[in-house]
Amino acid sequence: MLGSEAYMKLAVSMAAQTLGQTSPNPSVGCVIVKDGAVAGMGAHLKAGTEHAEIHALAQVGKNADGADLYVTLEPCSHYGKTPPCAEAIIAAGISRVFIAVLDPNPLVSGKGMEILQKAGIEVNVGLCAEEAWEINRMFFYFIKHKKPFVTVKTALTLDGKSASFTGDSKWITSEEARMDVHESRHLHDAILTGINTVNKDNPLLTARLPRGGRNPIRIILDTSLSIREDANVLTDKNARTIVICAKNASIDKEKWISSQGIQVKRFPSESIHLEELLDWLGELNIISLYVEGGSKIHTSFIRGGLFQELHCYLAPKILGGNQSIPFIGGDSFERMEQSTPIEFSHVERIGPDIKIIAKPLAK
Ligand SMILES: Nc1c(/N=C/[C@@H](O)[C@H](O)[C@H](O)COP(=O)(O)O)[nH]c(=O)[nH]c1=O
Ligand SMILES: [Zn+2]
Repeated sequence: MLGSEAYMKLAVSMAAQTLGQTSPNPSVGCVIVKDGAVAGMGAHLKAGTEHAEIHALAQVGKNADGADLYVTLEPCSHYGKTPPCAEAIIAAGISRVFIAVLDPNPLVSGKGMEILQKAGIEVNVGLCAEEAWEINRMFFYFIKHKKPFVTVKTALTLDGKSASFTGDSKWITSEEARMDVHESRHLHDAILTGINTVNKDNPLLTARLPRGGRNPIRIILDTSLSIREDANVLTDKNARTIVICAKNASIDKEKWISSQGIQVKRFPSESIHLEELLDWLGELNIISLYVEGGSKIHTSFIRGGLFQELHCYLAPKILGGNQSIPFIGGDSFERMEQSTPIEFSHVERIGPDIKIIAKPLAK
């Protein structure tokens, strides 16, 4: 693989490596090439700081005249926290710009490209578009829907059980597979679980990676505020935690949780409506949500069609038992056609386990 595609793939790999740390901004990589040599490269590192193009242009300096610039997302054209990259590219004297994907935000889509073309710069769009889109799929979903991209994650025995009838689930999958889960936690802005999981497993829900990781905001669905007072998520201060309750939950318990410095969000309805919750999380600029469920939560998100990806970790174990906890509970259907259609988009081995990524299909 030579030339343009190689340079764009280099930009894509930089964007991929900064995923998780740039939220609520997209992850972007940029490479500048002059006389067949890489003369500058950069990635957006943190929301509110320089964009990828600015880092790369700073390295090239005066030598940018007549150079080619490769960037994974259309250069911005508006004055955000930093001046527009399109103007900086023109001022630097770049002669050709390769863009992997245009910005999907209707407010700016195509504007950056137009400004570059009006300044006489040759613009090519579409190089490595698929990889570039995949990297920022959660950000693009949020921009379009103003609510978080939902990933439902489950760990199951081969026969689809997530715990024994006593609730025991330690462990279903291997250390390697569970480490992969921590990668996903790092990549998501927030993680959601239910009160049964909190009171039974007392989880930390943090991203404990060898290199460190960004702890997602912990969202605990607790309709009647029955959370145990010694719960790690209330006491460990390892991550921002929000407890979600409904109309009739105890006011005293709410006051006590708030006194621990933990936010409580009370919905006015008798039960928590997930669509309303997702809209509210969108208002908090939460781009992505990792649902580590419990069976009840998984059932609500999957049956409600409220997911964009399913990460299913399958272990080489068979539990059986009619009382064992299944991945999905809820009503039993008469006909197979009432099942939730999905498509398998990725399958890989992780240690002894199998990881399946699936996406919903329209019924
Ligand atoms: N039982 C298993 C899981 N279980 C998932 C949840 O039920 C646990 O409470 C949660 O992962 C604990 O989070 P922590 O305290 O931050 O480690 N998840 C997995 O991938 N494999 C399993 O075998
Ligand atoms: Zn920019």
